[in-house]
Amino acid sequence: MTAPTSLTFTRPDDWHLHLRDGAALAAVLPGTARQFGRAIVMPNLRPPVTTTAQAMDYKARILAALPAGLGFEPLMTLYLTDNTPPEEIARAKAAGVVALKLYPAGATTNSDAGVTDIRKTYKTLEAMQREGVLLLVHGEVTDPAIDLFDREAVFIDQVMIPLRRDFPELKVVFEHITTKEAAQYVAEAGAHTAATLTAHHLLYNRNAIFMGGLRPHYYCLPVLKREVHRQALVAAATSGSDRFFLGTDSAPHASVMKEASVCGAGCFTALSALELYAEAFEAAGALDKLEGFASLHGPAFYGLPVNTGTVTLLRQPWTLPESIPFGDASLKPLRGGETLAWQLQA
Ligand SMILES: NC(=O)N[C@@H](CC(=O)O)C(=O)O
Ligand SMILES: [Zn+2]
Ligand SMILES: [Zn+2]
Repeated sequence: MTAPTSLTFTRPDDWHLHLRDGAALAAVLPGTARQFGRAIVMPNLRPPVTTTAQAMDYKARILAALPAGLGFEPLMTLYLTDNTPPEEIARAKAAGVVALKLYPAGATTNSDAGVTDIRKTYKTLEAMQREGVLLLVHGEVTDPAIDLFDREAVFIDQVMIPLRRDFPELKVVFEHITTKEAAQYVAEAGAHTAATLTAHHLLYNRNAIFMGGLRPHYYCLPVLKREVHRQALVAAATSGSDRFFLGTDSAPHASVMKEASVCGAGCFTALSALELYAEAFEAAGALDKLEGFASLHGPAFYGLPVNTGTVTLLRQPWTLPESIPFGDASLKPLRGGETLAWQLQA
């Protein structure tokens, strides 16, 4: 079979995205809106988006920052805390909030207000299960005694398994999975558990962080893992299972914050997300599985309609910008300055 020169498929969605706020939001939103019909917008602003009222205000700021002519729908989430009142869930549902996000306190960027002990949230999780509001999890334990590379696998035993047992009907998305343990867990966990996969975790193993010197733009959380894990993630993404779907976790940080003695966690991939996923799927000989992963499985799990319209990727080399303006600062895309094989048709 000859390699295809173009690929047209149902307009996709991004089921895990950081848009930030203010000038940063204005800088990154057009890239995402070009690529995706909708995106699940993460609530880890400073301060975090913990109430329905805050989520609605944030949504209005996103829509106000959207360039004219780009149809894009932000799907809003709330940041779960130890003190999220169960009564907030009905309000959230009525306002169109689709999910709450669990950040174990201290696990990642802007997670200081996160959950200190999941049992403190049980009344709220009960309300979510009842109302059909999803739980999205950053699946890493924060115990400093646990090796950083093991924190996701340990989270499965310490948090996911008890959570699934106690809330069997709650829909849970294990976000940005990075290990063979998580891929296997989700594959076997039944109809109410799904996972998002980033392009960078499908393309790279942890060597990428250390290629000829420390590469801060490849540092994200959960951190890139060994090759055996990357292969398991690719197998899950290309398996055709409808419980694995696209979530870029595009997480912009100004270059000065990345190229610093303490580098913030996050890879910015929004400008070339579909191109990067196509590269990963093609390398696995599975371009035919990209549409399900990018456009069909996510809506099915969230109970939302599939987008109308299509996007087209062309086999047409182009060079990703080295950096783009980001408010007063600049922002470097992952692979900035490099040539990509696929290009989204304008
Ligand atoms: N993925 C990251 O490395 N960073 C994210 C937070 C997150 O998704 O964990 C961010 O907000 O910068
Ligand atoms: Zn996360
Ligand atoms: Zn994220």
